[in-house]
Amino acid sequence: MIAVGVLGSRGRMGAEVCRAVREAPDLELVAEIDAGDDRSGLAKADVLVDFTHPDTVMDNLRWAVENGVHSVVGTTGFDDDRLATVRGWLGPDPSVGVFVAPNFGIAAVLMMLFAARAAPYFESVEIVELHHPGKADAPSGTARRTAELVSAARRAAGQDPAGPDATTSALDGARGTRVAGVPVHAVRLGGLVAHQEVLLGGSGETLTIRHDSLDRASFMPGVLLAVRHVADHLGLTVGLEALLDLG
Ligand SMILES: NC(=O)C1=CN([C@@H]2O[C@H](COP(=O)(O)OP(=O)(O)OC[C@H]3O[C@@H](n4cnc5c(N)ncnc54)[C@H](OP(=O)(O)O)[C@@H]3O)[C@@H](O)[C@H]2O)C=CC1
Ligand SMILES: O=C(O)C1=N[C@H](C(=O)O)C[C@H](O)C1
Repeated sequence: MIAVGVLGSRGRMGAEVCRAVREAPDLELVAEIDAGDDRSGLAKADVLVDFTHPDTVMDNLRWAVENGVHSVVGTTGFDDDRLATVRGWLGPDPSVGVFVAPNFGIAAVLMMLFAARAAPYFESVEIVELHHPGKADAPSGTARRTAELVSAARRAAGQDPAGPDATTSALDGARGTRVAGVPVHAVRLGGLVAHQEVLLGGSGETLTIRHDSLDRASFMPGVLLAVRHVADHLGLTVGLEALLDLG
């Protein structure tokens, strides 16, 4: 049995993770911790799962590394600086695993990989992410990661990350923001869960790669996969693709 502690346990994702862990025959839910709760139960966990808030996740992760508890992190906000900080905590010979994934949905991972694969074949690329209005951060972690992958693929092919844009007059925000040079736009709309379109355009044709998470259950197989394997991956691992055999 793997003993699991969930941080953010009363949140949208944390509650779903608690349910999935309870239903898994090889996992035991030993701690359900939300903001303000007593954290002593966390010491019983082999693996801590964090779906909290970008402002608090680093403190949680530091505690886990210092206390020898493996971590599976879905909370967003991980830029290169944060990842470097985590690597520093882990040191050169890590004894725990830290697994960070901007998106635990299998279809979302495929969408990101397909987008990066397609990106060098088009003149232009822009990303539109669409989420429920309760989301704390923008753009989404998924959009940021997609933009980084797309940008790297285009640069490796000798292209600009975005493509041409003659706009010289615009209201603030009208052209979105840029992540690694790629334009990214964020929509917040009641009724949505988590969605993203990668728009690619060339001469006389476009390609749209769209992913929809219609239910938070979509993230659970990926979360449980990471919980089961994080102890086999000491040090920092980023992205669910590291645990999938995608050929
Ligand atoms: N990687 C992935 O596949 C996915 C990632 N996410 C990410 O997960 C994060 C959480 O999303 P979501 O569940 O929708 O957010 P919610 O706001 O619904 O849940 C977060 C919960 O964490 C609690 N919390 C805040 N700080 C702490 C802390 N230090 N210790 C314990 N609990 C804490 C919050 O309490 P309070 O409200 O009182 O502050 C809240 O109950 C976001 O960053 C989101 O982007 C979401 C979906 C999928
Ligand atoms: O906050 C959410 O809901 C989600 N957050 C992650 C992100 O920011 O990419 C993953 C998914 O999009 C749902």
